[in-house]
Amino acid sequence: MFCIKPVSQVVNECKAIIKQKNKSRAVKIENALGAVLAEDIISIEDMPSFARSTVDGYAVKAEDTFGSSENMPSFLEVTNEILMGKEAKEPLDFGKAQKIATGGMLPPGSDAVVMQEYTENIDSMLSIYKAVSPGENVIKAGEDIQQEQVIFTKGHKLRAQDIGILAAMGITLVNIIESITVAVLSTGDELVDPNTKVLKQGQVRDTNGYSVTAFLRKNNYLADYVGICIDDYKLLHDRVHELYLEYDVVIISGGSSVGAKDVTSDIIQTLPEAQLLVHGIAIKPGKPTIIATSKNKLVIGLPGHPVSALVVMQHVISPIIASMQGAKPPAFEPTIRAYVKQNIDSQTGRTDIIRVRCSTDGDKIIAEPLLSKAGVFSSLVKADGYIIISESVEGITKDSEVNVHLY
Ligand SMILES: Nc1nc2c(c(=O)[nH]1)N[C@H]1C(S)=C(S)[C@@H](COP(=O)(O)OP(=O)(O)OC[C@H]3O[C@@H](n4cnc5c(N)ncnc54)[C@H](O)[C@@H]3O)O[C@H]1N2
Ligand code: MOO
Repeated sequence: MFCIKPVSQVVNECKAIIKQKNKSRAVKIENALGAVLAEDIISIEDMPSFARSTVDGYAVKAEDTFGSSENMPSFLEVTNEILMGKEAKEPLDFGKAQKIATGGMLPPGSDAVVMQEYTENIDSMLSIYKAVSPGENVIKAGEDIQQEQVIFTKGHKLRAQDIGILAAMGITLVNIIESITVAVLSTGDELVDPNTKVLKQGQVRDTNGYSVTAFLRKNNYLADYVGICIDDYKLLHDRVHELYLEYDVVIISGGSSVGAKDVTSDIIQTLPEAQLLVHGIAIKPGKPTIIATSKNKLVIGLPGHPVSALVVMQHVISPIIASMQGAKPPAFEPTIRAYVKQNIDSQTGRTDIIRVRCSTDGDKIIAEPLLSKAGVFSSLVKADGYIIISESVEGITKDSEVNVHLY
């Protein structure tokens, strides 16, 4: 029988109990997208390592340009052209300018660059029609990153721009925490392979095996869909014990409720040192969820309804696996503000996840609730995102402004 716990309590208790994966390995940065760093990354040099121009134009001493205007230009002599990729060795004297391209190195003595558009260069005589201030159109050495600066800390999940800055810093190998491996097993006598062209009455094609595996892969876990097992105690017991040996996390979809054939909970409890952490969460949809540990492994019994399975994955299981992976929790969830199109009922003491479809009305975003049963999968497919109605709130009234979490 269920012993219902609030979502936040479940997530916090599980995070506290489940041990982080501590195996790390070095990978090339081109293979590190989405990986979680096992080390702090500290810069070994300034970036840029020399002062650079941010525009095409002329390197000058700013004070030589003071007071310049269309009507009263300053006149400087162009003495040199700085070549890209070469050191600017020739110092800049008062009254002089050196031609420079975007990204070129500023010569010693120069502190600003005048954009080419505000100049005219005839026979080495440069007319300047706009004054620049010191530092204008220049990135100073170390302005982007300074030597010894901590760029990322352990637990950071690498994004595309992070891979780029590592390359810019000359850091081409990083230590990452090995990815969590997950097996996704579907259970149910009614389930058949999606390749089944014609369904017999009572049969349904396995949906969760595919959607849950895809969700995990999108989050950079090494997830394998391992097929369907019928609701037979012995067969399911043996399969779960096999998968337990091979994977960090075993997800069993279906059989988490209280029906006579819902044996998932009993089987999970036969695993070595099994500890049942949760059977029943105050969330709709997704109440009959099971979370257990067995030694350092995590074993999940997901509710069978396809919407419930994915909602629970996203809202409950994902933060727990992320913590197991050693990833730092995000400081905030990216959301958009929207106005709800109609009243939504909910019950206090329970978190409700309401799928919504978004549209615009002028500069307002309107969130239309897709209120359907958990068995209606298309509600999730039509949804752009979801609203969370927390345990302490009793419903949302039409036209209220809410946060929508986007899929
Ligand atoms: N007496 C009670 N009955 C139920 C309760 C309850 O509290 N008391 N909770 C209901 C809720 S809520 C849910 S959710 C389901 C969860 O049940 P199970 O986890 O045991 O799942 P099944 O019974 O195996 O399946 C439910 C439903 O989903 C379909 N299903 C299952 N797996 C898949 C799959 N991989 N792909 C596609 N569809 C799947 C299955 O055919 C059933 O229609 O329990 C309620 N009952
Ligand atoms: O988890 Mo059940 O999905 O509330 O329908």
